[in-house]
Parts: sequence; C-alpha cells; structure tokens
Amino acid sequence: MDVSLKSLEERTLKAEREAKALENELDKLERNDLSHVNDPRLDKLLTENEKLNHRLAILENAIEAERSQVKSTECPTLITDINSIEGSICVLDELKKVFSVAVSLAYPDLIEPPVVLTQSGNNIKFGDYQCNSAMAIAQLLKTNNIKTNPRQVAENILKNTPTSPLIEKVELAGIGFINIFLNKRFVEHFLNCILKFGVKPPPVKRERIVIDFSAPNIAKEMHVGHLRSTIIGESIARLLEFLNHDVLRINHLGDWGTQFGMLIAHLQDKYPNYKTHSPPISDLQAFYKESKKRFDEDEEFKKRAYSCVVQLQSGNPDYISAWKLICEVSRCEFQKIYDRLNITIIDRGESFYQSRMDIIVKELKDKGLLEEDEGRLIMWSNTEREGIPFTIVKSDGGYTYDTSDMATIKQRVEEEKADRLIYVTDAGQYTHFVVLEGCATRAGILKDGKKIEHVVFGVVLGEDKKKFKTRSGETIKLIKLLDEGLKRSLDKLKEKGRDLVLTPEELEAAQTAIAYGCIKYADLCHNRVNDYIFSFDKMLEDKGNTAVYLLYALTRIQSIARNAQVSHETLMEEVNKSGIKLNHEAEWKLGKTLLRFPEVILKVSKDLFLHTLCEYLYEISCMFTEFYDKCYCVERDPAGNIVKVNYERLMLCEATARIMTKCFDILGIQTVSKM
Ligand SMILES: NC(=[NH2+])NCCC[C@H](N)C(=O)O
Repeated sequence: MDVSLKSLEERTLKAEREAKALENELDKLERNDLSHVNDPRLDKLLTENEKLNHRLAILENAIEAERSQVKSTECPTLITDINSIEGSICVLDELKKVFSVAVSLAYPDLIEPPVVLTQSGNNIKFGDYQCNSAMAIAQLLKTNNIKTNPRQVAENILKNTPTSPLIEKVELAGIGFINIFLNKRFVEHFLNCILKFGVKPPPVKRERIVIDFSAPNIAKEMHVGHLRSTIIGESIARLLEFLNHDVLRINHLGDWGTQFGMLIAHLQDKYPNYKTHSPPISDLQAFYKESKKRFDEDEEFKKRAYSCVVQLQSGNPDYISAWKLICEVSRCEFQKIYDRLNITIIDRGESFYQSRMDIIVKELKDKGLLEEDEGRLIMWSNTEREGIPFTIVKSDGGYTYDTSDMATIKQRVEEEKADRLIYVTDAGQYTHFVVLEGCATRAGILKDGKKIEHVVFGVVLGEDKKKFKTRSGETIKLIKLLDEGLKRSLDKLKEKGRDLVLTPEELEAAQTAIAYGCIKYADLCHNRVNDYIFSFDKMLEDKGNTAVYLLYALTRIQSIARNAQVSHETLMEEVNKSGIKLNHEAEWKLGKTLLRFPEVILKVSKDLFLHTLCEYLYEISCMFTEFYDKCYCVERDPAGNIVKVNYERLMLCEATARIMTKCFDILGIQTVSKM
C-alpha cells in the first residue's frame, strides 16, 4: 500500500474515533451530565449557575410574598350595609377601596396597579366621581406585552366591581372613563346621621402632633406676621383636634438671647428695687429702645450687658427674676391678643431649651458634625457642604436660633414622641427650615423618613401693596388693628340698621364675631403661600367669599325653622320618623355637597391648606342659596300665615347649618344666631 494512502487511512480512522467521542460527549451534554468534564472554567460556571438559581428562588419567593401582601392590603373591608355607618365616612376613600378591589380582581398579576379616583366636576352627566384607572393600566399592560386598550380595561374593571351601598350605578364613557353615580339612600342616611349624632370626624389613626405657631419675641413687637402664624396655627390645631389627634400647641417665644443682657442691665440701673416694687415698664418697647441706645453708645454698659447674659444663662437667681419680670410684661401683652382671638397655646420659649442645647451641642460634637469657622462652630446639612450652614455655637460661646431649633426637634421627637412636627412661620424662614431638616436628618435625630412640615405663609401687605404700615410709616400695633376692626364692624352693622333690631347684647356679639371673624377669614381664605393684602373694606363686604356673607348666610339658615315656629324637639321627632329625603334636584345637589365634608377635612389635615375649607364653606352657602330659591321650606298664605311646613327641607337646612357651624368652629370663627 502506498504510504500516503496508509496515512490517509489512519487519519480517517482517527477522525472517526474522534467523531464518535464527540458524539458521546454531545449526548451526555444533552442529558446535562457534565460530571466527567474536567475543565476548571466549567466548574466555575457551574457553581455560578447554582448560586444564580438559588438567588432566583429567593427572588421568586419574595415576589410571591409581596404579591400576597399587596393582595391582603388591597382587600380592604368594604361597607356593605348603609346602616352600619353611624359616624362619618370619607366617600372618596371608600370608593378608592371599592375600585382597588375591582382592579386587583380584574388584574391579579399587576403589582400595585394605579387606582385613580376623582370628583367629577360640574357636569352631572359624568356622575359624581370618576375612576380613571383604565388608561394607566392599559399602558402598564402594554409594557408587559399584553395588547389591550383602555376601554377594554375599563370594561374588565366594571365586570369586577363589587356592589357598594354608596353607588347607584357605574357607567363606561369615552375612551375608558368610569363614571360613578352616588346612591341617594346613602346620602340621605349620611345627613340623617348628622342630625342624630352630630357632625363627627371620619375615623383616622390617632397621631401625636406638635404644632409650633404664633411665637412672638419678648420685648419686641408682635407684628402682623405673628398674627398670621397665630390665626393659621390655631385653625390647623383645631382641625387636627377635631380628627381626635393628640395635639400639642407650642408657643416658641423668643425669650432667650443677648438682648436680655441689655434689658436686665438697664432694669438694674433704672429700677434697682424692681424685686419689691413693680417697675413701670408697661411700655416694654420704649424700655427696649432706651436700653438699646445705651448698648450702642456706652462701652461700659455694653460690657455689663454681656456679663448679664452670662449670669442669666448660668442661672443666677437675681438675673433670672429680672428676666422673668421682663418676660411677664410681654406675655401679658400677647395674652390680650390671644384672649380676644380665642387662641389656646402653651408658652414654651427658647429658654426652655437651654440645657437641651448643651446636650445637643455635645451630641453634634461627638458625632463629628461640627466644624470650626472663624471661631464659630458650624454644621452643614449635607456632606457636599451645599447651601448655607447652621451656626451652632457663636464665637463668644453663645447659642443661636439654629441651635434652639435643633433642640426643638430632638425634644419633640424623643420626649414628646411626635409623629408630626409642624412649624408655622413666614416664608422668609423657608431656608432655615430646609437646613434644619437636613441637619436633623444628618444628625440622626430625624429618622425613618420623618420630616418637618413647615407651614409657610406670605407677607401681609397694605392696600398700597407695600409692607403693612400706618400712614405715618410705623408698624401697626396689633391691639390697635383689632380695635379698628371692632369699630368698622359696628359701623357696618349700624349702616344696615341692625342696632335698631338687635338687643345691645346681640349687637355686641355680632360686632365681635364679625370683626375678629373677618380678620381671620380674610387670612385663611387665601392660599397661605401668597402675600395677602389687608383691607378692612374688602373683608367687611357682605357679598362673595367673605366672613360677613357667610355668617349672614348661617344666621338666615338657622332662622328658617325659628320663623316656621318649629321647635328643635319637633324637628328631631321628624328625623326619627322620616328623615331627610332628597327628591328635588336642588336638594340632591346640596346633599351631595354636604357629603363631601369628611373628604375636605381629610385633605386639609394632610396638606394644611385651609383655603380649601373656606372655599368649601362658600360652596355650601352657594348650594344652599340655590336650594332655597327653588324649594319652599314653608308655604304661607297672602296674609303671611303658615299653611304648610316641609319638614324634610327644614331638616336639610338644619344639617347644612350644622356642617357650616363645624367649619366655622375649625376656622376659629365665632358664629352668632342673630346679626
Ligand atoms: N421653632 C421656631 N423657629 N418657631 C418660630 C419662631 C418664630 C420667631 N420667634 C420669629 O419671630 O420669627
């Protein structure tokens, strides 16, 4: 045999053997048996694969757990029987529950699908509420490669919507809107409950809430900015208390700091026997000015003033009593304003935090969060050192407004166990509170996502749109402002001849209710973030969204039953017999407006914008006017004798009056039965 042929034959045989071996190998590979392969890279890949499989199993378990969790939270208990509702319920929240059940039944595989529910605007055709989830869900399904369109989704949701006694019917509209129509029986039941049990808050989880408001400074003027904080803070506190929260109202008085050294030094000179004889410093501001003048001009005095601060802060009893005396004078002045405006607040000024400031400064030092800066100790709210830092300790060793606010947070979180921390101050302090939140979070005092709620408000302007001042350019004294309100309100009542109709007591009650009510309402009815123009003429107008108009509206509503000579007892008997019936279109509309009360209250309790409540109050009175124009409550003959009383409508008047009264109460506005 030829050599070349032989070698060819050998090569073929070898190739055949190799092919056979490869075939076996492939066969094994197909059966996943890699045990005999002795390649370290493969070993590595195999372990890797095992790890990944393990991880996959964990993830799959987690997803399953999450899913059942979502399902269990998404399966809320729905109201099935109208009669089980005795208190108050938020319709929007209940409808959200109904539709979240519908959506999770329709799309069980979607994790946390969006449930979008809103009120339907004015067009009755679109129902009372709308569920607009279909568009978002269709979009979501599309990204999961499931072909559908919003209308199909809406149909699917509708098919799965559980029955609810709140709902009369649901309709599919347009590209996939679901219009929800409320059940009249349910609305009637809600209103009858108000007549039977009073205006009750919707149930919420009780929280501990600290609200810091008013906070004027001792020996300085309490100005219109403090007035805004006082009015807004009081209303927020009232609203949260109505919801049964545990509210702590704090007056963070500016009662500590260097200016007290100056005041005490001056007091010691002018009234050395101040401890036994009360000095005539009723005009504290004049006293403050005198001492400031000496402080600026007299080096010797200045030195002594500083040493007074040191004595005071170290707790020397003589200095403490001088300081107390000065604070007391201011407090009496502030209290006059609080009494007139019916404000409840606990004094806990900056001085309260002296020992706590020592502690927090140490804590910040220990945590290495303070750095030196030209003799001061500062703290940044972020590690990038962006924005402006807090001055925690001044170069003279004293503390600042920043230090005391760090201490307020620690005290309120750790000692008061606050769930919510609310601070009501002007928008000028916006940055201060941003930095405060940052520093407190960095220091670990604010944790678990807890935030500060800074309720900001704009500046009060005069009618000339400039800073609110007297004609001669001085700042306006609050007591004088309230006095002017009283005078103007009386003028207005006289202009209308009310002094001839009301008893002197009734006239006085109306005068104060209008004066203070209009000042409060003018402040609260605007979006607080904006500046607002203080105008007695505007706020005393008796048309439009003003306190005067609304207080009048309420007295008119309350007088309807009185004029019909129907006693409260008779009306309550009728409630138990038949209750409210909403037959006429105008009655139905008014009833549905009243039904929104819990929803409005809950919204405001979250965003703390009180103008929403004012707008709602105004809406009620407009709806009432429409109802009263169209529906006779009492029919009279030409001689004015009562021929027929419609009790169902009188009951609706009563329910309206009760809700309006509650709104006024939350706004801190006194109501009157006659004006
Ligand atoms: N914790 C607070 N910073 N409260 C507000 C204090 C307001 C301060 N006294 C001022 O007149 O501007």
